[in-house]
Amino acid sequence: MARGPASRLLYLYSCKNRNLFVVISNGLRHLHPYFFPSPQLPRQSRFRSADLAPSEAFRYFSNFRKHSLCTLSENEEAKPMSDSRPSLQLEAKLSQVDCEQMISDPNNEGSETREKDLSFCHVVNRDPAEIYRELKDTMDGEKQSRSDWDTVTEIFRCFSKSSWASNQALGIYIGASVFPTAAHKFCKFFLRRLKTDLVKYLVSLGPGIESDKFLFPLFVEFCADEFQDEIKIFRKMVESADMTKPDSWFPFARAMKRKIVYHCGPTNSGKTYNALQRFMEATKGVYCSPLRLLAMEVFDKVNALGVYCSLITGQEKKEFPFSNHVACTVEMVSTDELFDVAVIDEIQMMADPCRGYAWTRALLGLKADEIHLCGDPSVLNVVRTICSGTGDELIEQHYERFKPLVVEAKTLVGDLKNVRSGDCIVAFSRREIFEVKLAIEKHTKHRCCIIYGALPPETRRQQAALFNNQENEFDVLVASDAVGMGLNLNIRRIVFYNLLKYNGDKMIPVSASQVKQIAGRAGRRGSHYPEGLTTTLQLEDLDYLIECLKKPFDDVKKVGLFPFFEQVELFAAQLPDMKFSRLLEKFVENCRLDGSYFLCQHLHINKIANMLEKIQGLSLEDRFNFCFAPVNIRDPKAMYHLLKFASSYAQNVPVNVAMGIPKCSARNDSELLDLETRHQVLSMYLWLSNHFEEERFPYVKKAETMAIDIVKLLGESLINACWKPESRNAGKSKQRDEEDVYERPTSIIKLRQK
Ligand SMILES: Nc1ncnc2c1ncn2[C@@H]1O[C@H](COP(=O)(O)OP(=O)(O)OP(=O)(O)O)[C@@H](O)[C@H]1O
Ligand SMILES: [Mg+2]
Repeated sequence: MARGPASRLLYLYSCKNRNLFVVISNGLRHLHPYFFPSPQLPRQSRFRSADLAPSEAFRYFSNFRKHSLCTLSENEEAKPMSDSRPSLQLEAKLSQVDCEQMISDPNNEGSETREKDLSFCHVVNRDPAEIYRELKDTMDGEKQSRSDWDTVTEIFRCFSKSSWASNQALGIYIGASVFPTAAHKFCKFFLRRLKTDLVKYLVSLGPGIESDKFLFPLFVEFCADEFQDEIKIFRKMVESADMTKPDSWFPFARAMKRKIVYHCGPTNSGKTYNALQRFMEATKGVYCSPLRLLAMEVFDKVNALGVYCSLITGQEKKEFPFSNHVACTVEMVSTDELFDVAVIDEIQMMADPCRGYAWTRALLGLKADEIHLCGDPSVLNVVRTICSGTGDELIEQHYERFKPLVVEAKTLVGDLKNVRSGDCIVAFSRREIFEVKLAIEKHTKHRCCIIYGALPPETRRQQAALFNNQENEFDVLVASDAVGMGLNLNIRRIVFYNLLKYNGDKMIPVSASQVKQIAGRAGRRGSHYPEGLTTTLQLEDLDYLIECLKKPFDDVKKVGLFPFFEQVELFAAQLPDMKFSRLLEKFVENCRLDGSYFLCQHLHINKIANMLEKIQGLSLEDRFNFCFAPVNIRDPKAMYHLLKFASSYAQNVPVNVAMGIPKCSARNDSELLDLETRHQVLSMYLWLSNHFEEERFPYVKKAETMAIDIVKLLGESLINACWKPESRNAGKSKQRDEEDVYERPTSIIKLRQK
């Protein structure tokens, strides 16, 4: 192969059964290894995915160096090889070019440098393993001039701070925490045994990446000698945090020939309806819901149609006698049972930063002949990739909205008096929801129902039923984004009170996909208003609304994963003395993922793990399970109850609810907040009773009765609510501060208050 000026000298071979190369290049006048991943690997797994250490690479190099050079031009693409040996084809290619000739290539270098090259030629071409052995056998270093000594020490200072070297070191299982020590010892080792030719060569390169690349193979040899134990430990740790190839976690599902049907389309296009038809026809079926609420809806609907169906959520198990069908929340679906038909609703939630792993697990692990996925097109490409990996057959069914959604251009011109019957006003904080309800009921003849995420699903359903019923005065709904999924509502028009949302840190615009999902709730087929309308309260928000509705769906590249307990347990075995909360952080630092996956956020889990750290007597599995309990981590009262539950559990005493119930409905907002918290605590108790041995939670019946009573009180409270809202954290939290800062000066509420 002819070499042009831009050609590089490369050694190629594949890593053991991996889609990776190690490329050794001396195009830069010295030899250095680096990993060259195939394009589908994620950036962060570049170095970690290599299972061939540079030291091994150099051993290959030594074996092949006499006859195994080949050249690739800059733009020639390297192709992955699956064989663990250098391919025959490659070996044939590798026989043509001579090393010396390449180094002294006149096209590559100017004549001045060429002279320098020649003086250090023997260093450049030496096997690093050989150099290292020689250094190791040296007792005393050769004397160097002051300036050379200074330059070399500076070179080593740079090497020990080099992020490139630290990254590459991960490839030989020298972790980031060991690298500084290893680099420091390597420096001491080298400086005690200085060889003039090596020093001269290093000085000619100067401090920086060129020297780092020359030194790195020597460092590899040094570490292989001096840090064997550390390498072994880190290697085991990295291997036990391996989350690549998640499809291989479900061998039974892999052995099946599954048919996946993707019902793909916007909201209100009949996706779930069609999937449920197949579910009901099946002999044995499972429906996986994103919310308890939706699981309850399907449970009621399917049973009403004469198909016996059970309900399983984190909090409740309603076994319907002789039923072969089950409606469950996606987290609760069994990957052990066999089904004819499974439905996974809102499949785009695979990309949800917190809960995405539950959808991924369901898709990869469900043992069903036919799996129906319902969702928007955002994860279609990822699902295609996953199915081609698992070998499942994928059928795509595309849907259009039954009736187009119409944007009302005139908006409510900033005045809630323009609200009409059948409107749903969407606001993104609890405080605004109550403000809007208060203003509408004070200044118009309409009465408002309320729906937001912190309300129990039963209360949300009650409020939805109240709003849907045409026979009463409750003809306006005020809701948070919780309205975007699950409920069948008679909404004529969605009015966005604003299009900003607090993200836990600051106010940010609501995402286009969320705007679409919420706006799409207007005009459901079969409702009183089959034609949907949407608009904003403020004229200035209208452009953003239109922009969001016009935007095509995102093309999601990655979906969520989270380790099972067994994986965390395996990892914990490598770090036996580490606290659980720290262990999770370590797992996250060291886990490897394939290109189509990300690790779901674990802030919630960390916070609970930290809180439970001081409780003695909990096993690793107990801690892991407690961390998934449904608790609002920003609510100190709810967190306190979780701590109490865990303490009783650890002390082996029956876990008690230890909570009373108010006698009457809430008379102000803090009493309403209190009811919400009490219900969340009961819900947590029920969840724990389903996830631990039942006999340890003997007050399930009591908790259920109390939860029903609270739902009743909440329902009454919401109907009568006519107070100014308060914050759950009484004005102390950051969120509260942010919400206080945020004002809508043109809103009817503020104007009238003035
Ligand atoms: N073929 C049909 N016959 C009768 N009703 C239908 C039919 N298809 C859909 N519907 C009704 O239309 C409404 C919307 O359908 P569906 O819930 O399946 O939409 P979707 O695409 O899943 O929407 P979303 O994304 O909001 O979940 C439902 O009330 C459903 O019962
Ligand atoms: Mg649906």
